Amino acid sequence: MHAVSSSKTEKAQDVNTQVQSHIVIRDLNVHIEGKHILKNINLDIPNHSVTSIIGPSGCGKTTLLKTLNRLLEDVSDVSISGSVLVNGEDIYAPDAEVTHLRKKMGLLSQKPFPLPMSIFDNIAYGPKIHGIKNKKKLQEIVETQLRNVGLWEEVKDRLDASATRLSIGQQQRLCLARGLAVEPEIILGDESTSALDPISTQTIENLLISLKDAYTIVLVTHILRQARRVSDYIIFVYNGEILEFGKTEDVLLRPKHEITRQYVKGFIS
Ligand SMILES: Nc1ncnc2c1ncn2[C@@H]1O[C@H](COP(=O)(O)OP(=O)(O)OP(=O)(O)O)[C@@H](O)[C@H]1O
Repeated sequence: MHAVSSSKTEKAQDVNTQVQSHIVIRDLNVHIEGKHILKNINLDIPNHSVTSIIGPSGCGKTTLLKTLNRLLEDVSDVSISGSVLVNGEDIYAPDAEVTHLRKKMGLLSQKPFPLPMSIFDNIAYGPKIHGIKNKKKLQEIVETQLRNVGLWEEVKDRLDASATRLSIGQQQRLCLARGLAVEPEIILGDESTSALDPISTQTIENLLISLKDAYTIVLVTHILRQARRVSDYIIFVYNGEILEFGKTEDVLLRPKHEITRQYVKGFIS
């Protein structure tokens, strides 16, 4: 796994040569309104696996997730230094193209936000924006992605119906399908099951697990049981720093730090 250091000289190191890093973060610091929110972050996020970001409320989990697709720039009075490399490309380089890099990343937010259009158009929207005009091709994409998220059988007879008429759980699967339709490499999830009932939560969790062979998945979750169920790796953030990063069973069962141990045992929330 990856050792993480807050020192500029001791970079995060990949001690497991079998694991390939998809996202590499170096010396990342984020200030919002003058407050030091993320502190000297060095991380190697592995390819084709699920990595969960956990930690107490307000520690910086969502901020860290947002740095991965440059969503933080929408926040006013923010300063970001350091680098985030996706497949070796620095997404904060002056010539980096935000639309291009966001296409690589599907974001599943806390609540589903289907576009106010039909089920079909929700999925076809992204591919159309990226230049796919052929109707047959669009139909294929819609069917494939709805099948991918287990929605096809439920909606195939009402593709023209408004997406907002689906249940919340179905809407979240639709949003996942919409993200997948632009063929991202990375799926980011920000507490993406928090608005869902237990059955829909389980469906989304199973989907994420099944997708990890094809995608690198990074999730923010405050539910430890969920982190245990879905993650291969866990990042424990505390007060803007990465206190621990490792395989799920190591972080949860054999934490190196006392603070991680207290968090895992439920003494800190
Ligand atoms: N847009 C913003 N403006 C001002 N402060 C912000 C903004 N976004 C985040 N922060 C601050 O950054 C810190 C980290 O916030 P963040 O949302 O990343 O935490 P979190 O670990 O995801 O919390 P939670 O589990 O409660 O969602 C908090 O102190 C928060 O107030």
